[in-house]
Amino acid sequence: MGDRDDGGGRLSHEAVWQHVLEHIRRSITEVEFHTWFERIRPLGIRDGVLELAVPTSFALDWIRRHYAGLIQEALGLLGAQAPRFELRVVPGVVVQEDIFQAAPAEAPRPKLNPKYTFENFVVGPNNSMAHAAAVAVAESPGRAYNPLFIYGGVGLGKTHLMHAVGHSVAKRFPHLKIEYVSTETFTNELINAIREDRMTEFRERYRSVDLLLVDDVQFIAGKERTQEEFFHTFNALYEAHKQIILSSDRPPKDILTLEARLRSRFEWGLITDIQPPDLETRIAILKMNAEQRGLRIPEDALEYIARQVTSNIRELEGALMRAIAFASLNGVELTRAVAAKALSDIFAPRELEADPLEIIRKVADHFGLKPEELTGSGRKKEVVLPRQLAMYLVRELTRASLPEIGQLFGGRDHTTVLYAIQKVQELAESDREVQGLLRTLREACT
Ligand SMILES: Nc1ncnc2c1ncn2[C@@H]1O[C@H](COP(=O)(O)OP(=O)(O)OP(=O)(O)O)[C@@H](O)[C@H]1O
Repeated sequence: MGDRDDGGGRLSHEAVWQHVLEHIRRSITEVEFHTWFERIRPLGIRDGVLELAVPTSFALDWIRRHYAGLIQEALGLLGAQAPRFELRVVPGVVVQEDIFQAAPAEAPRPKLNPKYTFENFVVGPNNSMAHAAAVAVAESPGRAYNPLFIYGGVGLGKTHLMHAVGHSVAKRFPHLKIEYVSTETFTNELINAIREDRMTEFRERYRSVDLLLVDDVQFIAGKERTQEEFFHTFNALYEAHKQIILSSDRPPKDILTLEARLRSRFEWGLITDIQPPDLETRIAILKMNAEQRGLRIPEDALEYIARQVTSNIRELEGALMRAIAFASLNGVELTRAVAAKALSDIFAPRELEADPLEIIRKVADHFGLKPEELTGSGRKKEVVLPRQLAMYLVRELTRASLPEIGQLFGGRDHTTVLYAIQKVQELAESDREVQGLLRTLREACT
């Protein structure tokens, strides 16, 4: 990947830079970060050296003198052999929007994130209800379900779905007024409005919208004045048949110190949840992510990453970015082994704990065979595929080398093992039944 000049290469140096920025953001003050790092742009990676554009020679000098160690440290964390970077003055460098999307700004109003659309939302069994409800609301705001209350754990796509409704409504009904607000912002604005005697303006703002999206409404718990004000906003909108969507990390009944009248209103419409995604959905999310970045990453590498992060899609995407950055910086293709290396200091290599004999037993059990049949020399059709699957899983879930696997399977040659693994890989790419089979067996073996 490294310094290729195609879409993949271009985006992978951005992945490296994003990783560096995350590290730096944790290490310096917000003011420093904004002053010095917001306007740096990654240009590429050449021979393992990350090239960065800065806007002025003053910035170049300052960054070199004060932050070189920090940048190198971040690159080192990515496993760069000799962590190096170069600064170059490029006047008027343009900041990549997505790199700084998480940067805390001086409270500009949160806008809809352009990436959070229905098209970019992978639907799986964990979120299909919430997705369907969101689509219905987007098609006829104020009439399908009102309010729509979406709850679920951290990083599972609640905000994404809300914004998707916002985008869709904005496209279908351009005349409608849409407001997205976090409960925290709503509360802060309320406090300021009270302090500055601007309550009429505040009310007018929220009560004149057609679609109100309120994120993290659990934070309203215990805030009496905010609850009071929100109660009236809710009523005004609801009575005018305006759509309200609320997100929370828990259902209304579990939001303690929520006034009963507000809780019952939250329950008037539809309450729907988002659960953690299953493996297949996680892989699909990673695949979409990689495609959007113009990268082609082998399925088994994506699957490896998907198996490490099970309950937070934000972290799942972070793991993918880290793996992309690691591969790019070290000038290697992102294979499963490279992904494992990139993530090894974050995630304990869980799958390496499986016992090869246990895998053989589980696979044999699944097919109603004896373990000796899998390790034996029989070439009956009913045995061949299970044996190949077992070899594949031993390779994937343990540290065993090809010759060692050959030994386990009755002293076969390592090329036979390699053939079996490649065969399963091919089948898994084209045959959904084999994909399902592998998933089931994997679950059973780990
Ligand atoms: N089904 C999905 N398909 C594609 N991407 C998803 C999906 N679900 C979540 N994501 C992505 O995961 C990340 C986290 O999602 P989001 O911010 O919506 O989570 P959240 O539930 O609102 O989290 P929090 O509880 O922290 O507010 C985002 O980048 C989002 O695009």
